Amino acid sequence: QAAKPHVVVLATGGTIAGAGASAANSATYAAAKVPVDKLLAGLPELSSVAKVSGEQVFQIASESFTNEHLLKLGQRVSALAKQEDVDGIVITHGTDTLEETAYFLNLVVRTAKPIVVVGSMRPGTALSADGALNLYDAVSVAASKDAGGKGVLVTMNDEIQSGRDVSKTINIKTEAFKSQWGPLGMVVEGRNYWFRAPAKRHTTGSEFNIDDIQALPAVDIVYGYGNMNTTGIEAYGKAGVKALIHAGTGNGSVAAQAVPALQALRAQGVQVIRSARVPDGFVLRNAEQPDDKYDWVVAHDLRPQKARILAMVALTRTQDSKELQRIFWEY
Ligand SMILES: NC(=O)CC[C@H](N)C(=O)O
Repeated sequence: QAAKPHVVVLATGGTIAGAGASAANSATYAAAKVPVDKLLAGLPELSSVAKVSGEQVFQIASESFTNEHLLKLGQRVSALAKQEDVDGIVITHGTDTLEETAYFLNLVVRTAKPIVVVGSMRPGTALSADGALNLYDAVSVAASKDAGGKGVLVTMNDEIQSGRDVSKTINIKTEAFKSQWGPLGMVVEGRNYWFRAPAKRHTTGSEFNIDDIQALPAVDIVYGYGNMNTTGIEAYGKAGVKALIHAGTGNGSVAAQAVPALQALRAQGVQVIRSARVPDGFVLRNAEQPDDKYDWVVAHDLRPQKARILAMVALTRTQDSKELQRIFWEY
């Protein structure tokens, strides 16, 4: 019998490592408590799909992820992916910013080996906990040759999602991770079933490489709403932000009173990136605002938090707004 693929599980915390006081606590519990060895020991079924080893990288709730965490995790994933004795990598992660980390890795880790990010909506101590099955699914995907070259993936709720496209869409319920473009496949009883592949550039097709990135520039987000003011825009400008993501209303629309403040920022050299607070759809260039005239960039279909990730990565290579827009179309 052939040796099973070797999958490394990098643990970072979150609810998948959470523990509550009672089995009835599905929402009230402490995240990032259970160490990776205990998580893996509690799931002996993993040995039927892969040889699994665990590494505790962080033990945090994912809302506290910083750029330093992203870089450290990315560097570790990249190093492991280069090891001949590693076939796939799973990252356990809190669900709140899981989509940001997955997209970051998708952009900067140059490997065709499967990388799967996974979390859970309920702690392992809860009735109908979802972490064990999600982790089993993640390892089965990371161990599968078919999962290679599809970019960084996310397995939650029986589905295999593209790390680029997926977002957390509800803060209770286990069917939390969705993409407007649909999942790539499904996992049933450890078997992977594929139906589509990502169209955007990623991993081996990316022009970015974590091995060349030492630091990420400051990119922040302002939110659009009725009675919008310019306090946040001006404060970020003063703080020396390199790009500002505007999470606009509707099709990335910008309040009339906010336009001059954003133009002033652009005149200072700050990139202005129009995204939308609406969960689905995409922002069209020169619709709602004259992007060509203002030299602004549109975020295409990326949610504001994902636009922030791409802007940071892109700005490590270019300060040119045309190049930045090309990157937003391609990734
Ligand atoms: N379901 C979760 O993982 C949320 C727990 C926590 N807020 C985190 O993101 O890590």
